[in-house]
Amino acid sequence: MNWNQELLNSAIWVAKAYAITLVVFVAVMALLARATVWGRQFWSLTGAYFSPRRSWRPLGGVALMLLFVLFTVRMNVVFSYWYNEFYSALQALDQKGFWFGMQLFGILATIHVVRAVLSSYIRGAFTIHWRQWLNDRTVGEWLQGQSYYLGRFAEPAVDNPDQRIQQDVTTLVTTTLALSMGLVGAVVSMYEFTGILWNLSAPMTVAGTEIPRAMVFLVYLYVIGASVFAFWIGRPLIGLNFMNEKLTANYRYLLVRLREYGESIALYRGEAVERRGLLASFAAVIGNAWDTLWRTLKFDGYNLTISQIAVVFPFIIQAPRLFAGTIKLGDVMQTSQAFGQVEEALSFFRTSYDSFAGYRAVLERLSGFEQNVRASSRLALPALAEQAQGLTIEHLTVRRPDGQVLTADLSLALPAGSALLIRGPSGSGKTTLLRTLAGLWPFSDGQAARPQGSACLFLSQRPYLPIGTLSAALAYPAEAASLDPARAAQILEQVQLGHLARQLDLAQDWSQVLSPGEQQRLAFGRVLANRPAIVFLDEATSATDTGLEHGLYRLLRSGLPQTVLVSVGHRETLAAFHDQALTLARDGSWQLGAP
Ligand SMILES: Nc1ncnc2c1ncn2[C@@H]1O[C@H](COP(=O)(O)OP(=O)(O)OP(=O)(O)O)[C@@H](O)[C@H]1O
Repeated sequence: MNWNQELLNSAIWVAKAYAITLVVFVAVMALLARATVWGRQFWSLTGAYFSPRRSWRPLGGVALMLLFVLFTVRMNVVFSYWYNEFYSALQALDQKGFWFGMQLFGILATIHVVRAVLSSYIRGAFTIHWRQWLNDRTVGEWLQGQSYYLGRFAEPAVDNPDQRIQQDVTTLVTTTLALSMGLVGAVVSMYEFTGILWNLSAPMTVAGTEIPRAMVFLVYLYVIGASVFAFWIGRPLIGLNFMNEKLTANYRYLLVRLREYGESIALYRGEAVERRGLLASFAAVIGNAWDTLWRTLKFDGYNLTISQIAVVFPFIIQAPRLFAGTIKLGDVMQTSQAFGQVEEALSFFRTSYDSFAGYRAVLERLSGFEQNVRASSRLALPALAEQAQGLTIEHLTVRRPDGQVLTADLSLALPAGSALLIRGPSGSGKTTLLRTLAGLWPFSDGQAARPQGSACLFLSQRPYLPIGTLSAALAYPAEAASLDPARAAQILEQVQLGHLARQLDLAQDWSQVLSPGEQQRLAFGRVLANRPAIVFLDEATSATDTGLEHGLYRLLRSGLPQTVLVSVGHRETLAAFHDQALTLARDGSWQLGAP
């Protein structure tokens, strides 16, 4: 090798290989995106990220990474020649050659280190940007159209959406890069080192027939044969990987629930039941882990055997020629290196089978999630028109998911400032009627009109308190900054939570700190802070005593005289704060009258 010319030669090689790689890469990606199920899933999930109309940077990033892949292959080729000359110098006891080799190695190693660091940076930065985009999109879609809630009614059903967002998005990005760039590297490397091997190999006589360039054919035959068998052994890993993700997520969810409902479980002394549930869930994880272990042992054991045989293979073939003096030690070493590179490149398909199996499982899960989000946005929800004040309901029929009618053909109109009490036996559909009016119940038809957005507020029996400051919990769903601290303190005073006024800026999980009655009072404070035009209260005072309930309702009536109140409740004492009562019966009939 002419080392003086090598920089120029390498630059020309990289330029040529780059042009070919770009064309082939784009063509293969386009083909995969059309012809394979997983390619289509990938494209549907993240194709938009690569649209040049959005930004040229992702495509630029891919182009740069491909350039570095080729740069890496070229470095390996140059190193293989360096080894050849270096070992030949050693064999010839050539001191000058040895020291020249050392200097050359210093230059090559420096370039190699700079290339490796730059390449890691480019790959890492690309991963972060892509992950950020995919996460923003997935979270955005999940929140938009309230899929995070409505998803439970849509098909296909998805388990553990949190895991899909948090884990699968990252895996999708990293594995796509590892597999695609690995594939390009493997193919180019295979091509280059096959050429080197071709020049180093001699004919061989097998069973009386002379095979020219035998080593090249043998390495291909060997690895392709090995790969076919490896696919066969590794196939069950796809299903096992899929199950592993699902089962571990289920187990984690049970642990989270234990923490979340810690108090209730502790009061019930439900440890034994919880333990049984946890152990059963974990046993499923472990069962799958054993299956995976046995399968992986077979798969890895096989792969390792194949690679170990490949270590000695080139030496055995070239040794007779070395001893006969037809080739030098450097040639043997380069043969071994080139053989190793071809074997590694070909084996990419075999060893990546495991990653590819996991990759398909991730694509399967993320596209199931995407389909669920899309299906939930297509659910037939009741038509909710906007009107600035009051509530109008026309021919509204609410059903259970199994089709049983809960409320049949309901029509009513509430002007601004009026108050309706909804009552009826348990299970008659009171909460479901409120869900329907919130636009969250897909098993209904008819029309309703009410104030929308922040002008409408729903209070449930167990108010949701976000993790953060008390003032954020009070202002919710508005931003904490929108609530003046003096006003916040005044509201707390009004809802009998004056003792918490000094903790307004204290951030913690308030749902674990406040009693259910205090949480309900805080939710009433929310109504005062947000001043909605209509408020739906679903047993929102169930944890307070009747005196407090009286005070809270009076506060709403006097503080927000124009606000429409729609309450669900069982207590007789509630009647005094409402002008009308809607009584639901179990058979779907209803009655509107005096409270
Ligand atoms: N997500 C759901 N899937 C299936 N059935 C449901 C669902 N939500 C509610 N139901 C059923 O709809 C019926 C009405 O439930 P709903 O919670 O509206 O009753 P309710 O009148 O508010 O009862 P309570 O007074 O006990 O709170 C019940 O039979 C309930 O089991």
